Amino acid sequence: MSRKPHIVILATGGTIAGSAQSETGGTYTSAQIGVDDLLSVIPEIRDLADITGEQIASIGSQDMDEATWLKMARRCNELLAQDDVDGLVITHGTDTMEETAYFLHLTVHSDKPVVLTGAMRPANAHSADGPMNLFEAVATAVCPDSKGLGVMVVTNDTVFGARDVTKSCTTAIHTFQSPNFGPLGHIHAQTVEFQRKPQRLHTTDSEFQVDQLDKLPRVGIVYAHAGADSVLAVEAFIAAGYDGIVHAGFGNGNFNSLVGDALKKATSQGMHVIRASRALIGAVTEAGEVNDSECGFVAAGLLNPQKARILLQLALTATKEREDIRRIFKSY
Ligand SMILES: NC(=O)C[C@H](N)C(=O)O
Repeated sequence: MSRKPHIVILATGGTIAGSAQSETGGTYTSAQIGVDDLLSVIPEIRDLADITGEQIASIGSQDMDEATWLKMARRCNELLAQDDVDGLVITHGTDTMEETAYFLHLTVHSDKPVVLTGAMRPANAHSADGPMNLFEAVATAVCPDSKGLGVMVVTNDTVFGARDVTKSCTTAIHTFQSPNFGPLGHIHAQTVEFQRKPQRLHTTDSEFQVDQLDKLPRVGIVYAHAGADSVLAVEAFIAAGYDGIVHAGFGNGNFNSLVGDALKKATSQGMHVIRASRALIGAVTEAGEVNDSECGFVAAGLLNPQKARILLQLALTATKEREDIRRIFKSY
């Protein structure tokens, strides 16, 4: 490529664009600063790439919703189809960054890099982490080795795959971790070095098309705890006409008998139930204490409950067959 790479930054808000009353901490408000101001503090970013910015939303990511995901997927696909766009960087709040990343991982159909980044400290804090994270996100987006790896999250000198990454700490700048597999790569002095590639299907191999959709199937999450009486929550989802439930179960996707009976009732009424786990590490496997085929459930594997929810929503845009949903959970 003789010209500099062209990276489009899609800004959505978050703490990276947040502003605090005090530069040393305390209360702050997300999404106060526009994309041009974010870029203005890191002029060196323009040595890496030609940058254009678009403000796609201005929210704390706790307010991220499906309408915005669908809008983002459409805009990403439009931009990446252009010959003069080489990759995208999305600035995003950290609370739901892993969910947006996984949603785009399955709905953006391009092998050009898409990198999400954010920050744990507001833009005007001392030692704000946002500017370096944004710089390194662009460095990752222009790195030739990033092509074909699906959607990535870059923070704290580290590159994570969308499927594996999770926000693990409430406040620390090293909050993003991939507890099962570790990062895809690291960044040092603008150089990105990858150690591994995502194996499961994504982006160009994904069967999910959302460009024509204005909403997604309704899937709720029910969280297990000792002595759970989550029957009420399951019944509420059934009564509200939800399409599916992800159960964030104990250990290997277990539930007590009360909740198990309610979940079986849900599948008998045509709802889809995914068995995920509230545990941080390891897969929910089919051969455990629950007989999935007898109960009509599908095991989430290594997806955490919030990502299993997204995969079920997308699966239900393509099929209502349990065996097909099972195949999808083994492939994506
Ligand atoms: N660190 C952050 O970005 C948290 C913020 N609540 C957000 O997700 O927008």
